[in-house]
Parts: sequence; structure tokens; C-alpha cells
Amino acid sequence: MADSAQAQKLVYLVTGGCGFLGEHVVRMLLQQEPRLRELRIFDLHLGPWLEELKTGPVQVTAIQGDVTQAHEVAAAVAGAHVVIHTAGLVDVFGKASPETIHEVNVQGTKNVIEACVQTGTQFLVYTSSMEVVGPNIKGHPFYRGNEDTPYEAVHRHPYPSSKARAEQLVLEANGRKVRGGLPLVTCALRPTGIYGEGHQIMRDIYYQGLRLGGRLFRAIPASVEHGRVYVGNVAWMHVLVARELQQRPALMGGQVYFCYDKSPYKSYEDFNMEFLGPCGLRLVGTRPLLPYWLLMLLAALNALLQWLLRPLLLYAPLLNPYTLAMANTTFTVSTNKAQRHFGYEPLFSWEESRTRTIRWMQAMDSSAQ
Ligand SMILES: NC(=O)C1=CN([C@@H]2O[C@H](COP(=O)(O)OP(=O)(O)OC[C@H]3O[C@@H](n4cnc5c(N)ncnc54)[C@H](O)[C@@H]3O)[C@@H](O)[C@H]2O)C=CC1
Ligand SMILES: C[C@H](CCCC(C)(C)O)[C@H]1CC[C@H]2[C@@H]3[C@H](O)CC4=CC(=O)CC[C@]4(C)[C@H]3CC[C@]12C
Repeated sequence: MADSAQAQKLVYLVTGGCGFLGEHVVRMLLQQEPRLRELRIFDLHLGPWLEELKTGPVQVTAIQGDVTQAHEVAAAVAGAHVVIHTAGLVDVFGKASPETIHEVNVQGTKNVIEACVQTGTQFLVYTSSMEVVGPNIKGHPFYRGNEDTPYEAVHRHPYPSSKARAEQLVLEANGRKVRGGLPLVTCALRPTGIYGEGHQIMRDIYYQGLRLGGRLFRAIPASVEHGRVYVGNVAWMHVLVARELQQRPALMGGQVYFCYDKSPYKSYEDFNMEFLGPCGLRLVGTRPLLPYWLLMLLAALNALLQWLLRPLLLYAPLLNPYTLAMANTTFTVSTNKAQRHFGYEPLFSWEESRTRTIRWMQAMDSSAQ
């Protein structure tokens, strides 16, 4: 609990606060951070749900803005004690150009760092990604690794490259003097594949299954493990890290933490079936129905079609060479670093995470009918 001197004194800023993860971080802060006085939510697109938050005891300030615009970021950061930077362009489907991805993820992060330095904000939490580590372009497995596991991180795709560069900038900024002379304290959280209420890709896969008559066809061997973590636990980690960074700057400053919980180790498709199954979908096949070389060919064909059609329309299917490689390479984490450094324990059990996600999908299903 808050000590009385600090009760309701703090101003937090969440960039990307209207995104899938950002909304959960915002709601979690309002529930779990008693020292909050003002919560600023900065996003390119503000959600209508923000209105309902404005009636509570914490001042909620919605700021429509663009992280690529340094002056907009600086204005939002000025006077904040803590910045949680979740805004990012999450695109592995070729919807945005590599330049735009770089601009938002790298330049946007530079702008956030500079704004902290110029305005005197001392604590910065960055939402990084497992993708800054891997899977790498060689398809090496990362089997239940931790933050210190050696791994050859080599990226070519714009999204992981941009996240890796942005993470590096955030960590290098740790210790810089901010306005007023105090040191900036930064750290980065690396979620694996996030799931839960509001997950757009899960929604897309669900509707794809409905279009296929309630069936999905196994494409990836069940033995390939893909790390997943519940959005509520990722949000909780952000809240805890932001709080504890202020108490233990020497230990936590400049550190990276994988986001983890008790979600089971499974293949991407088998894991999704934990939610899609109770919504009436079936995964056909105990082994992949198509040989891998044929899937690769289809993925390459999709990439070619995307390129050919680009002047006319945006063709961005789920299957492309990059997403196939991601889904087909084992990448799972097993670590307790967050528990050791700042006492993190998942707030939601696997059963609760699963139930909440299923409930959300079923509500989505009935509202679609
Ligand atoms: N979804 C996942 O599985 C994972 C996501 N992440 C990271 O978590 C963060 C949040 O991701 P999601 O919530 O999944 O994505 P999202 O797309 O739902 O949320 C991103 C938010 O950032 C905002 N945004 C984008 N460009 C902006 C700009 N130029 N200025 C201001 N706001 C902007 C968007 O409007 C959106 O509300 C990202 O940094 C992403 O890299 C990390 C690991 C896994
Ligand atoms: C869309 C992919 C599944 C396609 C299945 C196929 C090939 C049979 O059609 C998803 C597989 C792995 C996902 C990524 C992974 O969970 C890690 C991520 C981390 C992030 O920071 C952002 C999201 C993502 C890249 C995630 C995106 C979807 C997959 C590629």
C-alpha cells in the first residue's frame, strides 16, 4: 500500500493506452496503483470507453497524439512521474511500410526518451517484445530460455528489427541525467505472444474458422512450442515494474524482463484451441495436413501476391514467410527474474486467464449474430 506521504501524488502517462495491451494497462493502473493522482492516456486513436473512466477518483486525461511528433510527446510527458511506453506499430503482415514501422517504433521511442530527459521525468518502462531475441532468421529453437540464455538474435523483418533497436535505445538511456539533475531509470518488458480479451489476431482466426465451416486445419506440428502470456498478467507486470522501479532503481534500471505466467507450453494452434474449441471450432488433423515445403510455397505466393496487388489493394493474409517461420519455430521462456527483482507473481491463474478469454470470445460471437 502507498505510504501516506506519497498517497495520490503521482502522474502516469501510458502511450498507446487505447491499444489491446494499453487498455489493460490503463485499467490495471486504475485498480492497482493507489498513489495515482492523474493518468494520461496518449494514443493516435482514442477509444470511446475512456469516457467511463473519467468519473472515478483519479483524473483521467485523454490525449490524442502521435509518438512520431516530438513536440506532442514532450507536451504529454511534461510533469509526469512515470511513462509506460506501449505505443507501437505491430505489423508482421506487410500492412505498413518498413519506413513507417521504423518511424513509429524507433523514432517514436527516441521522442519519448528525449521528452523524459527534457522535461524531468525519471522513470520509463518500455514494452519490448520476445521478438527482440527471436525466433531468429535461422529458425534456431529457444526452448524455455531466460533473459541470460545465449541466442543468436538476427533480424531482417522490420518489426523485430525496430523493437530491438528501440529496446537498445531505452536501455542505453538508463542513467542519463534528466532536467533537474536526477538520473533516468529505464527498463524493458518482453512479452511473448499476448492473448486475452481484445486480441485482434485471435478474432481474425476465429472468423476464419467460421468461414471454413467451424474448422481450422493444422499447419504446424504439435511439438513446436510457442510462448504465450495472458494480457492481464502482462498489464500487471507493467504496473508492478513501474512501481518497483521507483523503489529499486539500482537493481532494476537498465534491465530486461520476459513477461511470463502459468499459461501452458503448446504449439500456437493448440494453444488457440483452448479458446476456439469452447466456441465451437475444431482443429482438423493430429499432424500438419500439408507438407512444410508446400506451406512455404503458399506463404511465398502470398508475399508475391501482396507485392503485385499493392498498387490496387492491400492483400495481407495471416500466412506469409515470416509468420510461418514464427509459428514453426519453438520459442518459449522459463524464468523467475521478475519474481526475484520485483516480486512479480501472476495475478491471474491459467484457469482464470482461459475463462476470461473464452467469455470474451463467446460475447463477441453472440454480438456478431
Ligand atoms: N500483441 C502481442 O502479442 C505483443 C505486443 N508487444 C508490444 O506491445 C505493445 C502493444 O501492442 P498491442 O497492444 O498488441 O498493439 P495494438 O496495435 O493493439 O496497440 C498499439 C497502440 O499504439 C497506438 N499507436 C500506434 N502508432 C502510434 C503513434 N504513431 N502514436 C501514438 N500511438 C500510436 C495504436 O493506436 C494502438 O492503440 C507494442 O509495443 C508491441 O510491440 C510485445 C509482444 C507481444
Ligand atoms: C499469425 C501467426 C500464426 C499464423 C499461423 C499460420 C502460419 C498457420 O497461418 C502468429 C504466429 C506467432 C505470432 C507472433 C508471436 O506470437 C510473437 C509476436 C510478438 C509481438 O511482439 C507482436 C505479435 C507477434 C509478432 C505475433 C504475431 C502473430 C504470429 C506471427
